[in-house]
Amino acid sequence: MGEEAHADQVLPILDFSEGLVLKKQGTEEWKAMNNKVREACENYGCFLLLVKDEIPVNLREEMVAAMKALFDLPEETKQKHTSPKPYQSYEGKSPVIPLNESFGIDDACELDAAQAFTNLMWPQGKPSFCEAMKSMTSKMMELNLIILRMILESFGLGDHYESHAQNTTSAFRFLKYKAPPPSNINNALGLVPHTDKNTLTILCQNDVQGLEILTKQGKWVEVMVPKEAVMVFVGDALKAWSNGRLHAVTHRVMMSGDKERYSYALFSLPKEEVVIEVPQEFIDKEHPLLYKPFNFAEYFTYFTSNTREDALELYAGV
Ligand SMILES: O=C(O)CCC(=O)C(=O)O
Ligand SMILES: [Fe+2]
Repeated sequence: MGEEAHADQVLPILDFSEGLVLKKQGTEEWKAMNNKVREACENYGCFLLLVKDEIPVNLREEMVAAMKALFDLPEETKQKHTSPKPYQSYEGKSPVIPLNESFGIDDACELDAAQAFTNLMWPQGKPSFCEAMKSMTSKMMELNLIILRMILESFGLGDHYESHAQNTTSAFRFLKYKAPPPSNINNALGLVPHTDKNTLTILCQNDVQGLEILTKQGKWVEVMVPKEAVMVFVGDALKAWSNGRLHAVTHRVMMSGDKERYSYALFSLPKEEVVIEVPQEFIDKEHPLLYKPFNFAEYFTYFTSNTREDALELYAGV
């Protein structure tokens, strides 16, 4: 593996077990956890989170079974899922990442989003898929907002939470990665290196590993995601709002072995009209302003037109 290493030695694994997060807000235990979450986001831009109480294992299993049925649909059915917005259609067979197929779904937590998507894919109905998607997206969104609240409280900016939450919408993505061909059985590119552009991402996967992160020291490391854990990523929108205090980590997927990887992600992001502006509390002598106020939707359009990895600095850097 040369320069690469396993990230499980370095990446924090946090545990919200026994309903810590839901039941103990405001306690010393809750405050200590907030600090751990913030520190992980500052130092790594991501962390592993054990969620056996928040997202039951049987729901995760149902979700993967539902996704297998989705990706097994005929190509012409999958291609019915289209959108003028980038990353919101069915995509597959890209020459750059031929192992990858994905579906993006806008406003995934709206009441009828799961129903509308299910109806498009299975006009005759598929209640098991619809139910799994509905409960999973709402649990992932709830978790996403809890983590946002924890980060804000840890910075002493808890009073910003309500307006953040009101200004937040979501997108969802289903991803499948085929096993690499025998000619390229080790380390075939599954997903290109990128930072997430949104606020916070919660990523779940089946038991096929492949996720890698680029550390601040410039080393690619594999992340071994435990069965009951999800990955949490800071995106560009939150990095910018925090005046660069939080890190948005570059990550990619590399496929090896003979099994298919399934993953799904819930992205929280600012609503279309929202302008991201660094709060005064983040600006001082040691932390001069790094980002001009910018509209998130315009930034996203800018990124999709050039896909440069330094898009945030180019677009909004002071
Ligand atoms: O499939 C994965 O594990 C990574 C997905 C991802 O990084 C993304 O969709 O932004
Ligand atoms: Fe990502």
